[in-house]
Amino acid sequence: MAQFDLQKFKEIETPFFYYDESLLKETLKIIKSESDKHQFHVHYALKANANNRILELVKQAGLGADCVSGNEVLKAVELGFESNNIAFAGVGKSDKEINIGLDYDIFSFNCESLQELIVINELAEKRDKTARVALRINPNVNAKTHHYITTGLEENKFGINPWEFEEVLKVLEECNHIKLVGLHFHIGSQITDLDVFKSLCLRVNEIQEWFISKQILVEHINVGGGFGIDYENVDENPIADFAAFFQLFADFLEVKPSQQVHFELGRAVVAQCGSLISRVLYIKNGQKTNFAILDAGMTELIRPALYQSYHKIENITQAGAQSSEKYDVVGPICESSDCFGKAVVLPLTKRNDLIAIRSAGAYGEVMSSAYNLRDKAIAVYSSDLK
Ligand SMILES: Cc1ncc(COP(=O)(O)O)c(C=O)c1O
Ligand SMILES: N[C@@H](CCCC[NH3+])C(=O)O
Repeated sequence: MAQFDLQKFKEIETPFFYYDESLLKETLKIIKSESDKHQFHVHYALKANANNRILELVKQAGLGADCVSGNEVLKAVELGFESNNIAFAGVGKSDKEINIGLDYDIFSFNCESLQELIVINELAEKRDKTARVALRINPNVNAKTHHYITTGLEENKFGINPWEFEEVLKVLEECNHIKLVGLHFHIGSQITDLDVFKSLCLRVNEIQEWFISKQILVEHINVGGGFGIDYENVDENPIADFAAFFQLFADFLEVKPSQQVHFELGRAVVAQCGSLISRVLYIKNGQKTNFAILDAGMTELIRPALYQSYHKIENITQAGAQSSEKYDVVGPICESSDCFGKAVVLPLTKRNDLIAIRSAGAYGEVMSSAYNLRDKAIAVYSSDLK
């Protein structure tokens, strides 16, 4: 079990997100050193956690930003990310959002359709600018992850399909306000099987060869994010194996001289540094099971309800206690899917015990909602508790 400062936690109103900044800094240091070995460029995907204090540490570590909305672009700029280090993906960018990217001359619009190319070109022309564009390509590679977070299959809405390439090139010839700078791929999230990334590399190589056969050699290849974390063994594996991850791309991606390789990592950067800390409100004995009813719910962490995801649950008040019980750990929200785990083995648990739901640093706070008119859970940082 992680070292939580129980005495300090007891004084804080629950539920709250707790961020271990030392772990985040250590993770960032490893990402930077392992990617630098291969001269790879890493952008942090703000969608995973757009908390200012987290972003500040990410920026200090020298990562760029990967954004998926106009507001994320504005946030990245506001927090001091260089605009030439900001990528902007998204299957449905509005005109307003495209104009934000144009105003800041961002590194690249990762363009997801032929139709979007035409709109970017028109809007750039109106501003007398040239937009830097990477084509987001749907490579039809199976990410072998939950189907809700798979993005690179033909049936998914993301990216441009290979059968559209000829037409894209024709359209690009007419687009005088677009500079084609890259090819972009992102096949899904929480990918733990490195072989999947090998398949991606081989597919990218084929696609790049097609473009080269048409005399198009782009400045950069962006292979997206998606690297998964160990939700089960949080304390044993707090930092994903970035050395193996980047090495795989170095081994299998055919990079042409002068070409840059970019990544967009979200979850693997921030997931393990965050925990959702909650208090037990009631222990209720049901017909078949005991319920531990928490003051946190799907409004703070929707992943279990949305993807049936596993998050490790710990009773930090009773850590080390001998006797144990099984509980369905649930939230207070008026939905039966508001459940963090079924038949979870915990020490004998009582009202007011503090519960940590681990690996909540990614897609936790950012996906929270005010459903049932809930208050927003605050964020607490390790350095503030010293
Ligand atoms: C285009 C794009 N880039 C990067 C990411 C970050 O993914 P992850 O948090 O899995 O690294 C996502 C989310 O899946 C995405 O859609
Ligand atoms: N929100 C998802 C990941 C989606 C990533 C964005 N394309 C999760 O919690 O796992």
